[in-house]
Amino acid sequence: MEYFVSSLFYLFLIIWILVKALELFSFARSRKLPPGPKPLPIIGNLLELIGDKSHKSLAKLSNSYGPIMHLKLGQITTIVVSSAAVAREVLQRHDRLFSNRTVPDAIHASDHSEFSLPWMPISPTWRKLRKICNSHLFSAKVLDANMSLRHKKVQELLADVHKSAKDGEAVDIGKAAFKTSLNILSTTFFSMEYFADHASDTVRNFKEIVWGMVEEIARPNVADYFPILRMVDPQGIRKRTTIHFRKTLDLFGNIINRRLQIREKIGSTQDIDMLDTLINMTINKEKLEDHDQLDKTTIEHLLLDLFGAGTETTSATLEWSMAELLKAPEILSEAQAELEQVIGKGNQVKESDIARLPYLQAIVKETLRLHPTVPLLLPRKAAKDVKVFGYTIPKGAQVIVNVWAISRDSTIWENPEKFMPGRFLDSNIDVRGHDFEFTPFGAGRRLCPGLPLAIRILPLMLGSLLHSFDWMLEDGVTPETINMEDKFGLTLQMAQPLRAIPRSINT
Ligand code: HEM
Repeated sequence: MEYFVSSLFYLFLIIWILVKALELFSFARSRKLPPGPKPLPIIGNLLELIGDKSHKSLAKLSNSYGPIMHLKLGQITTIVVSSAAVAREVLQRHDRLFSNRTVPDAIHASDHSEFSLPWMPISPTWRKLRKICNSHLFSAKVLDANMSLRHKKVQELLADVHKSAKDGEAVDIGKAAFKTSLNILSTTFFSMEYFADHASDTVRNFKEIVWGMVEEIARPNVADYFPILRMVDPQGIRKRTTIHFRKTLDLFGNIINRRLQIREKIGSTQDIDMLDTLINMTINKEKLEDHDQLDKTTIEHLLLDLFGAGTETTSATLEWSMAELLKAPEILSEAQAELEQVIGKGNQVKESDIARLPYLQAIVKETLRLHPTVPLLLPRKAAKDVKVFGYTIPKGAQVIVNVWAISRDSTIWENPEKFMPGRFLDSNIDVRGHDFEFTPFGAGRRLCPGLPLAIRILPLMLGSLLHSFDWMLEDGVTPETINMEDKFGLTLQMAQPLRAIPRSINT
């Protein structure tokens, strides 16, 4: 009897082990990871990403491993998406499950990750900040109301360029565009000339701070791939980012304090500009619903994010547009002809004209296709195991969408490497995140909230520069020899700044 019981016990044990093994086997089978290059011990596939061309290295790898690819970056499981069809699955069908971010260690500097709209997880605070962006900062109504401020700033840009034209000097296009983007944001938010001409040191300082921040956040950080090293910050990246964040937060803190003093002195609580709107959400707390309340620290961090996200992206896109146009004089002439016909010689380009300038809009789109300034979007994170095209994206994996590769996919785009704005003239493809072959502003819940502002500023600035000036290259540079190399940090920049000589036409 004893023998029978123990045999039965062992029989059950063996069956149980077999069942479990079978379960594990079928789990492993059903949990098939996407293909990818073989990882090296410890570092995994990190070597594939070294350098400032990771968008290109990833695109090349995806030619071998397919549009959904699995990499091991140190300890971080990473899934790279490189086709419109897979992007649709991630950014639309399963958007909710991929809406959180993997957060670079640098973002934890100055507790920024707790307050930061781009990096915080989907949460009531994120919803509140998005609602503020959509309803109070970037709605059509608000943008229409402060349109004249942007026109004024673009006129200042033109005045600067006229001066260069008079002196026969070349303009550093990226720098000029950065200054204008910064001025546009600052007058829209603060309705003051904080970064105006006389304060060019402030512009330079701010640009240095923004570049410093972007550079540190984008710098490959060993602590991002081996999270245990976050404790020691081995490359000092978090430490340096703290300095950049602190300077920027102090700058915005001072602007807010000054505004509070002025408001108290004159007894005003009106919404004159966006800063007033934000401040009113802090001081009228008791009158507001919970989801409309803000505090000063949150405003400082929000401004840091909006100025960080809104300046470099816009100016880099404008610089790429000008480079492509200088490379293709016939396209430049066609754009000028459209401007002359619609705006008229000597008249100023206005935001309200943009709808009547389809070729100019097509140039901006084509620039964003060939040179998406955020080529890998911001990294997403899987909330749980998600099946996509038969593969499992495991819970916690980092998900990168290679928009740069998708918008050069030869199965979608004819002559994908060629700058051909005309391709957008007979097409309904738009940048608003519905067409997954072209998502330079992302898509889904995390779609760029600054999009409505960006698509006003870009054609306004570009149209104004083309309508008022002819452009020539500096001695020794020809359209064929313009250096179109890019470098990628968080944003895609021209490796060598573009310089061009203006000649006034509409005087
Ligand atoms: C050419 C101009 C711009 C481009 C190409 C661009 C592109 C992007 C992209 C690709 C994302 C990430 C989307 C995703 O993860 O799916 C993003 C996010 C963001 N952008 Fe922009 N952007 C531009 C201008 C602006 C401007 C002008 C602002 C504000 C002043 C802005 C504010 C933001 C913010 C706050 C986020 C984070 C949103 C979130 O995570 O919820 N951007 N942008």
